[in-house]
Amino acid sequence: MENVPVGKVSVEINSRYGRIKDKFMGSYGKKPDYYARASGRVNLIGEHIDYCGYSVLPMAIEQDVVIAVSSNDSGRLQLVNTNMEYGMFECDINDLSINKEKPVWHNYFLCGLKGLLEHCKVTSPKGLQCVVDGTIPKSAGLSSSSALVCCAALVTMHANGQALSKKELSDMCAHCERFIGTEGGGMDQAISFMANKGTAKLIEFNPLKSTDVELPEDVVFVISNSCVELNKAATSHFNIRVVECRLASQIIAKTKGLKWREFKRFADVQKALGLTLDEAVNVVKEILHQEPYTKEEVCGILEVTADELAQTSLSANTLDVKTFKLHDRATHVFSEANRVLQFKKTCDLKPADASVVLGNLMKDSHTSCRDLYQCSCDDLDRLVDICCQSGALGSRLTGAGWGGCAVSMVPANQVDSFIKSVTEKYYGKDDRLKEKVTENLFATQPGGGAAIYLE
Ligand SMILES: Nc1ncnc2c1ncn2[C@@H]1O[C@H](COP(=O)(O)OP(=O)(O)OP(=O)(O)O)[C@@H](O)[C@H]1O
Ligand SMILES: CC(=O)N[C@@H]1[C@@H](O)[C@@H](O)[C@@H](CO)O[C@@H]1O
Repeated sequence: MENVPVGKVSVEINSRYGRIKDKFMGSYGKKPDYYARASGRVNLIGEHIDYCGYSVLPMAIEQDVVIAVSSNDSGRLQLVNTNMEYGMFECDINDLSINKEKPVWHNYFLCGLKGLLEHCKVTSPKGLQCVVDGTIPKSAGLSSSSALVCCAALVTMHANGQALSKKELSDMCAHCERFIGTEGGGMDQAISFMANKGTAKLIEFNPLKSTDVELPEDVVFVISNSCVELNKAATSHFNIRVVECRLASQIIAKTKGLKWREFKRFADVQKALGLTLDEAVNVVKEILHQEPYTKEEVCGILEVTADELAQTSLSANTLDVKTFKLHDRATHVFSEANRVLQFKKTCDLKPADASVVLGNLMKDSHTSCRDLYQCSCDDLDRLVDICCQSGALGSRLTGAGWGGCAVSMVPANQVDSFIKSVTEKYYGKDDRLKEKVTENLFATQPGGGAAIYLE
């Protein structure tokens, strides 16, 4: 099994690492021992289906989190961020408390730190002095939080002389990010560790597996940020969707005579019933009604009290939710899982019209996210429309949604005109956005995964 690579970095040549080193020396009065990096990602297709057990198709991006580190025997954790928005933090490394109510940035570091220490049963952890530097826009669907969690786990692993494989780190980080409350799948952590420069990946779960996906050569993927931010851990939007999927799985399982308490994910129910994804969409039509379900109705179907439902199916921040939309969420998940398989097949078979087919799959994915999963927002929908009008073959929201970025597939020879048009039509119309086009609208290539660097 492959481990995270350890390479060399020259702070004279790489000016960003040079600046991080300067900040480290200014903060702690010495040089860092090493640097760790973990990348953000853009998901090309397969939204909100990883936590239902289905495969997704992301690629890592160049933007990342880099942490400069020095370890010691002080028993303290000290964190400094190069971005003044994120304040300094210090605590006893043997007494870590993660605040779910108010997800201040250092809590994401603590998720990775605590996850690694528990996983490796480290009883006397090394003290850490760190400088954190991130270039992934936050709450924009490009996985800034997971990059920080993964990087913190990597820092802790290296400092404590542990050696986990990329796969083990991915699984571990997918679980430890849940300390902060969001019940995500494992896409972000898997691609952050398993990415290889130059290729997108099909990520499959249970067991975790990544397969290279060769994208058409005549297209470029362009990311555009709607600049609407939503923090997943600070709101219940994300977990409500996770819970709706769980409840729909359990109701389908119960109606079909399965032991419903043993099921939490659509993929497991589909497998137990021996259905294709198309058949699963028909089962949804047969069993679930389109109107929202009240909590009382769900309890009645599953024959449980509200307290029991809280135990079997809800998360801490969804206990007070009164209605659940099950039909549309389930239809989205099964059809989106199908689109991922079609996307991968098209990349493999390379038909003459491959990029048109892929573009249409991306458009259908956005429509489903917008209308069935309801995880978009007006500005993001407007941006996706502008991208399609500006020459994209396909465009869709990427990441958790409710704001953040769109990813567009653009013919390689039209990237300049695409960027000009989106600049005018989306960013140019808003004085707040005009100045920030370069950091919010950019072409991207599949980037590499997490690494440790020594000088
Ligand atoms: N450079 C950074 N330094 C410190 N904390 C950061 C940094 N980048 C992101 N974060 C933390 O991650 C939070 C954003 O997490 P959130 O889950 O909302 O978005 P995301 O991971 O970028 O999006 P998505 O999961 O949709 O891809 C920020 O509010 C901040 O607390
Ligand atoms: C860390 C986390 O919760 N990540 C989730 C990811 O797992 C996936 O569900 C995505 C939507 O497709 O939304 C977030 O990025």
